[in-house]
Amino acid sequence: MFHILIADPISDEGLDVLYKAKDVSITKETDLKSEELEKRIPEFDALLVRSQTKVTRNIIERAENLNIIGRAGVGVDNIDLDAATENGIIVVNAPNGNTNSAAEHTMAMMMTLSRKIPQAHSALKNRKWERSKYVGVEVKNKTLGIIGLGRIGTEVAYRAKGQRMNVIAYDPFLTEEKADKMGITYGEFEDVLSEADYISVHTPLMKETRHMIGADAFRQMKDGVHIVNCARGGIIEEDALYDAIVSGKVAGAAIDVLEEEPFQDHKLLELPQVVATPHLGASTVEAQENVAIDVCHDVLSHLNGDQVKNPVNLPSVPSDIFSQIEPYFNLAEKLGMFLIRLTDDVPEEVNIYYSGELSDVKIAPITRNAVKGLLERHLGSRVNDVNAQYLAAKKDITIHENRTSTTKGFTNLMTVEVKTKSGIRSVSGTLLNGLGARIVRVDDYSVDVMPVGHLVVIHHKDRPGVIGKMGSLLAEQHINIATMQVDRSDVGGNAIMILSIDKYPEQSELEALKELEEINDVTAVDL
Ligand SMILES: NC(=O)c1ccc[n+]([C@@H]2O[C@H](COP(=O)([O-])OP(=O)(O)OC[C@H]3O[C@@H](n4cnc5c(N)ncnc54)[C@H](O)[C@@H]3O)[C@@H](O)[C@H]2O)c1
Ligand SMILES: O=C(O)CC[C@@H](O)C(=O)O
Repeated sequence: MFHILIADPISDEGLDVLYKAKDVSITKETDLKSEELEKRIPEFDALLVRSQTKVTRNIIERAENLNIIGRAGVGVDNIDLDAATENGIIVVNAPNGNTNSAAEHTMAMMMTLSRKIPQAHSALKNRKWERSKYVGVEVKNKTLGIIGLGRIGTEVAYRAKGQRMNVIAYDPFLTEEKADKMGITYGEFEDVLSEADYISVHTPLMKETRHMIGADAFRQMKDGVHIVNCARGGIIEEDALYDAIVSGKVAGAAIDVLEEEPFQDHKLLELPQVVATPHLGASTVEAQENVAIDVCHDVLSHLNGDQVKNPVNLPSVPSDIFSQIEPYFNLAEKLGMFLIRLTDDVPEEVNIYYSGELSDVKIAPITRNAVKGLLERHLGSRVNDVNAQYLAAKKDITIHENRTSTTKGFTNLMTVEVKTKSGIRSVSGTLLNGLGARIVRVDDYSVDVMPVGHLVVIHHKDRPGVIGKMGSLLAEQHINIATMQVDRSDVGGNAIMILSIDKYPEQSELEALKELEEINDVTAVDL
């Protein structure tokens, strides 16, 4: 049974996806204070929020059973992503469902700002007929400067063109060619500031964008510029905006978001030139249904062990590529688990070699599984593909991926190699068409071992009778051998034996095997 906490109001259409699912229990607590959430969070496998609940490091670190945080919306600035990644918790969002609503809200705010509709409306409601006081300006032929031309910025650009505005945009990913195709002007940040009559920000709130519009940016703007922020509070520095409005530099501002929310009492709200809404950009029936449905599907997929569509702290893999590489995930993890059992010292460097068919597929997700396998021995089950790479880096283990053409006769071959202070150890595996995964090489020995169940890896001297002695000893301990693989370096030299047995051996049973004089070492590996 999976326990899911809904901590913010989320559309019932989305929640229906969860209500209809098997083995899911849903708790709706949309008024929890931060301290209460900290106390309750250990009960839950999944947490669903919108923008209101702040998912802090404290909450995440107490969330011992949490697998996934779902954000019904785009911005994830209310979730401590680093803490989630470090703790192996995947964060998913719903980036597409509210684009249209946010773009429409931006246009509504721009128009309302230009025509002073809220101010005139309030006056009239107070029975004041003040026609001369509320003279506006047209947007036609004015220049709209867009900062952040992503999903919403792009939709705003098209709508502004529909209003016959000129559009200039700055986005690190925007090229002149793309701007030409859209019929807008490509600009640097400073060009947008100096050329626009209206400036609308549409970036995420991140370290790099926090306060990107401050006193210096206002100085570069035209006198009488209009400002719109329907993205995130904090992109615009609020004190600087206040001063720019009071000084007359900025004619007016339309604000859907502020740095501290919920906001009721803010000095910007006292200014008659400011029109504001309480973070309503995504508040339409359609957007809320869309984001809730999207995020609930992803939460359910993840809990059921399937791929999610909109991961935030894990690169997303298109489904056709995913189906091509997914069969290798298990092989990669098993190779990592196998190899680390043979390695007593801490790995300092890991090299993963991909050959044959594997040399031209997307390998990063396969690597994550190999690293997960390598770390599980020491870090336990909390290692997963979300935090494997982070945890490796934290332990100063460097990971290198290599594509090679050496297939050694296999159509696909993957080798995991670790360097430790006592040397290099490696293991190779392949997926055999129709037969599944095989370990085909351990260091310099060739073998053919299914990476499942209880294995015993024995390094021994190549002498007559060793196999017999080993068999008799195991028989005395009532341990049945299912399969056996043997290889040697040269006649009478070193050799390896990998047994697959029917139960995990006791330490004393392994010690008994080590007593044989031909045996160099014995390692049990449970896969
Ligand atoms: N008011 C609301 O209710 C509401 C609703 C939806 C989204 N939002 C917010 O709107 C914003 C945009 O959402 P989106 O879905 O379009 O996101 P998006 O990721 O599609 O677009 C963001 C764009 O900003 C660009 N960008 C990043 N750093 C930049 C920088 N320093 N300068 C210029 N551009 C930069 C990115 O390249 C990207 O193209 C986000 O902050 C989101 O949280 C608000
Ligand atoms: O939850 C909301 O309504 C706000 C959503 C919006 O800010 C977003 O980033 O998607």
